[in-house]
Amino acid sequence: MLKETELLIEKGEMLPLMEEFYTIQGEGYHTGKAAYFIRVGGCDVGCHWCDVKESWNAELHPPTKTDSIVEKAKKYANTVVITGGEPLMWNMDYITKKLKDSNIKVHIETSGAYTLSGQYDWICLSPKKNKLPLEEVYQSAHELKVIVYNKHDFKFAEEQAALVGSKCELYLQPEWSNREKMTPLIVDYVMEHPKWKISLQTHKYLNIP
Ligand SMILES: C[S@@+](CC[C@H](N)C(=O)[O-])C[C@H]1O[C@@H](n2cnc3c(N)ncnc32)[C@H](O)[C@@H]1O
Ligand SMILES: Nc1nc2[nH]cc(C(=O)O)c2c(=O)[nH]1
Ligand code: SF4
Ligand SMILES: [Mg+2]
Repeated sequence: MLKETELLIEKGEMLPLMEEFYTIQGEGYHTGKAAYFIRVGGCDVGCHWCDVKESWNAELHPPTKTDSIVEKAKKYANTVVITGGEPLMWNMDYITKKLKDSNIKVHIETSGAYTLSGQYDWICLSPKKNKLPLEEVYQSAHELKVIVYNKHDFKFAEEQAALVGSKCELYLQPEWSNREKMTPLIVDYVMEHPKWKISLQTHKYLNIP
């Protein structure tokens, strides 16, 4: 990669863009809200059930000028969701400042495994056992969304809930390929432990991106 590109990526003025799309937030607290998604490539967390493994190798996703990403986003929606890949592998200061300057609400989907750059109206933390979140992300999360693949994940969810702030919204989301088995267990769990809510990947039921 050119030294110049490398420097721009370091400053967040370029990002390895995988895709961008206008859709409806399918998951968690903001389910149902129209939003423009910016999916940044690169992730080394390695969840075996990840539904976007094509994002993992950052080199497959072209470094793209952040200004042009922001200009496009502005045309679509007043809410942008930054996701990936793991967006916090990159410097998010520049893109989030540009979006905020345009009065756009900025949300992020993150595993929390990297230092928290950028400024956000909403942080959705989805912790992963293989690479746990950093303390600063637990403290800043507005929403904790634990993916439930097996029964042990309920225990993991409680351990993670003990680490976030008292106002953080708590969600259990079935892992998609195991949803028929785990969704009924999540339903029972939420009724027994009503501090939790269930989050479904509603965009997949709706057949939208
Ligand atoms: C693809 S990840 C990208 C952002 C970040 N790397 C993360 O994991 O939070 C976006 C969201 O999808 C969730 N997710 C990924 N694969 C899933 C699956 N197979 N079933 C349910 N949720 C999944 C993640 O836990 C996360 O909340
Ligand atoms: N509609 C829709 N909602 C989403 N919420 C989180 C997503 C993600 O992949 O980060 C996602 C996604 O990929 N599509
Ligand atoms: S952290 Fe997110 S993008 Fe990375 S493997 Fe896990 S679910 Fe996929
Ligand atoms: Mg998704």
